[in-house]
Parts: sequence; C-alpha cells; structure tokens
Amino acid sequence: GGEEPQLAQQEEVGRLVLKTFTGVNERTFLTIKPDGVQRHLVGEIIRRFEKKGFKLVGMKLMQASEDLLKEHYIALHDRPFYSHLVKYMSSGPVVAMVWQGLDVVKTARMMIGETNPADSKPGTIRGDFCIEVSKNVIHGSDSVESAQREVTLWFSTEELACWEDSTEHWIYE
Ligand SMILES: Nc1ncnc2c1ncn2[C@@H]1O[C@H](COP(=O)(O)OP(=O)(O)OP(=O)(O)O)[C@@H](O)[C@H]1O
Repeated sequence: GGEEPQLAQQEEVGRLVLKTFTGVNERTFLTIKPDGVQRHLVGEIIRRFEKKGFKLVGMKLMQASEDLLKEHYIALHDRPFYSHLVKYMSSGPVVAMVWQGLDVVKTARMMIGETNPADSKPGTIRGDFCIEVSKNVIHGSDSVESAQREVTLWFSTEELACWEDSTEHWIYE
C-alpha cells in the first residue's frame, strides 16, 4: 500500500507505459538467473543490495516464458548466443527484483561486475561467484531507460510495493 513515489515523467512506448523515477526514487531491474537460484546464491545476492542501503520494492520467484525473455533481450536478437540465452534464462526459476535508490542503476552494475566474469573484480557478484559469461548468475539493467522498460515488462504496478524505509535518513543526507 502507500503512495507511489513522485513521478518525474510518464510516457507510452508501444503497449508499455514507462514511468521515470529520479533521485532517491530511481529504480533498476535485477534478475537472479537460473544458475544463481540453483547454486543457492539468492540470499547472498539480496543481502548485498540490502546492506548497501538500496530499497527492495518488487520481488518474485518465477519461471520466465521464452516470449518474455525474447522481449527482454530484444536488443540482442541478432547475436549468435541469443537463442541459447533465451533457453538458459527459461530453464529454471529466476528471482526478478526491483530495487530503488540514488544512482541505483549504475551502482548495481558496479556491484554486479563486468558481463564476462573473467573481467570482473573480486568483490563484485560475478567476480566472486561465477566463471563463464553464459552462466553469470545475475542480470542488471544497463541504463535508466532500460530499467524503466524492464520494470514495466516484468512487473505490474500492483506488484510493486511503496513503503517508507525508516533508515533512509541514516543513508541519505
Ligand atoms: N559471448 C557470449 N556467449 C554467451 N552468452 C553471452 C555472451 N555475451 C553475453 N551473453 C549473455 O547475454 C547476457 C546479456 O548480454 P549483455 O551484453 O546485455 O551483457 P550484460 O548487460 O552485462 O548482461 P545482463 O543484461 O544479463 O545484465 C549476458 O549477461 C550473458 O548471460
């Protein structure tokens, strides 16, 4: 329940209504991929974003359909690994999440590491927990625009929680 954070902008692109939240209300879309779920990394990954100070506003364990994943990865549709990627991502449950906070899109990508785990520094999720690019345990939106598109694609408005985080004044000035 509660009120939605203040909207900076709302725009219709095709059948998606994209909502822009800015500042401390910026949102990103993260997915713990099937390998992350199978390898029992769910708690560890959520823990890192929680402890950082970001706010969890949406989360579900789900089996994503190939149609959803084809749409999610539409920008990669002509890459040689596209169909393998869609198969891998639909091969088991994933944990889809929306996290909120100042610069959360960029910071989450830093916490995740490089696309190829071999290039990811220790201390990042991919640097600590995986080895190959095709089994890299987590997805994170690469821009504010992608985040808006992905949040809308994976979550309905009713699935996103609006709650007051009582620690916020210890996290932000
Ligand atoms: N060369 C490759 N071979 C196999 N899979 C790949 C390859 N490159 C990328 N992928 C897979 O496709 C995903 C999307 O690739 P992209 O280039 O968008 O990287 P990313 O933005 O770091 O990853 P994600 O979108 O999952 O956060 C990668 O996370 C990885 O799972």
